[in-house]
Amino acid sequence: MDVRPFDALLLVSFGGPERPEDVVPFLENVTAGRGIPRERLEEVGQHYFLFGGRSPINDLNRELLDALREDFAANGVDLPIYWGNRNWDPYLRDAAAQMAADGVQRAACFVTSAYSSYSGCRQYREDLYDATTGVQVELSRLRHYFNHPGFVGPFTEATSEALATAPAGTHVVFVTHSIPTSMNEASGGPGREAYQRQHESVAAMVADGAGAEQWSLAYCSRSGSPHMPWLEPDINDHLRELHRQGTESVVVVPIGFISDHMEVIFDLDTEARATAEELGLRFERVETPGAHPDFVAMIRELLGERAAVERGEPVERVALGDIPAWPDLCPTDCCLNPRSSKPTIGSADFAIGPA
Ligand SMILES: CC1=C(CCC(=O)O)c2cc3nc(cc4[nH]c(cc5[nH]c(cc1n2)c(C)c5CCC(=O)O)c(CCC(=O)O)c4C)C(CCC(=O)O)=C3C
Ligand SMILES: [Fe+2]
Repeated sequence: MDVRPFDALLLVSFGGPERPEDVVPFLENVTAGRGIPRERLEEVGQHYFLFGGRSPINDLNRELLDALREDFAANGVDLPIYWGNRNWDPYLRDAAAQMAADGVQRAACFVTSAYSSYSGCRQYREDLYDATTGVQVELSRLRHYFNHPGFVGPFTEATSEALATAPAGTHVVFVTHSIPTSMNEASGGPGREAYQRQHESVAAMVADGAGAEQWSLAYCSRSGSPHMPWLEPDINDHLRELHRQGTESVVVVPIGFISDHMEVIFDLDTEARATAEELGLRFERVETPGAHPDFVAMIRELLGERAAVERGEPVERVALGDIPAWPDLCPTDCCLNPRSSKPTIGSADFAIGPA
């Protein structure tokens, strides 16, 4: 596979604490200037302490890096892979400095967030701009992949498997991270609500592919001030409502997340499972893509696709469902956040489809 003009791949992620002493400084990094109430931070700190002060996210990224290096080797892609996080060591700015020191000139960036939102799109593009100030390396963010078969496929496969052994009448609950409704409004551009639309599209595709008879979309991990509206229903309220309507069994599909990090192991496997047990609901959570070979191959394919675009060659962009493949560059007004007016990488002056 021809990867020119890229001479590196950068894995871009959120980061997480690895020791109890890391938890508070990590939370301070995440919430700097974000207006999260103190009580919420103390509560989230407890989630991390429950797991020994160690988030699974960095180890999951190490597994993904190993799988990517194997996949590249098996497919004759000779490209170094770097890793940098927004909120914890290894930090993005250190990765950028290391690339520059190693003589890397153009790196393609794969972000571990599949959908459009300030948190998953623009904030990473701000971080990538920031990481290269004073550093001689050009960064290109690979497109959002929520509708790529390498992302939708593993969820469909895992949901089919779960439904094969689940009792008749099982309800499939798709789950993603809640965000403020104002952040959803701004996703993809003012009024476009790309975050919610993308999730509805993925949920419908997975439900259809797995033969789910009853399904819905719910949200987890609500934060912020209780006065600010966030996307609903919350998974726990939703399980209560489903139970009230007579549902006896649920299969939970965390389509908002690429791997089993803290939101999945605490908010779903611990908290939502406890709610289900209290109600007497059968509860099964299906796996996230993690280091699934199709997901890993997708990263290589996105890299090859973008490299061809940069060389000026025609490409065929794979995308499933009713939303076209997301463009390589985001519109200038994509995923704006009124609290931030930082410069970003990866945007151009155009609009995406009708709002
Ligand atoms: C859309 C979205 C994703 C999915 C896309 C993606 O994967 O990127 C995501 C992922 C993650 N979020 C994570 C952790 C946290 N997120 C927080 C806070 C927030 N997340 C938000 C949104 C998202 N977050 C928002 C709108 C806030 C409020 C503050 C703000 O407006 O920015 C807080 C502060 C405490 C709290 O407020 O809950 C923490 C600790 C971890 C690491 C997990 C681990 O350690 O294993 C991961 C992967
Ligand atoms: Fe988050």
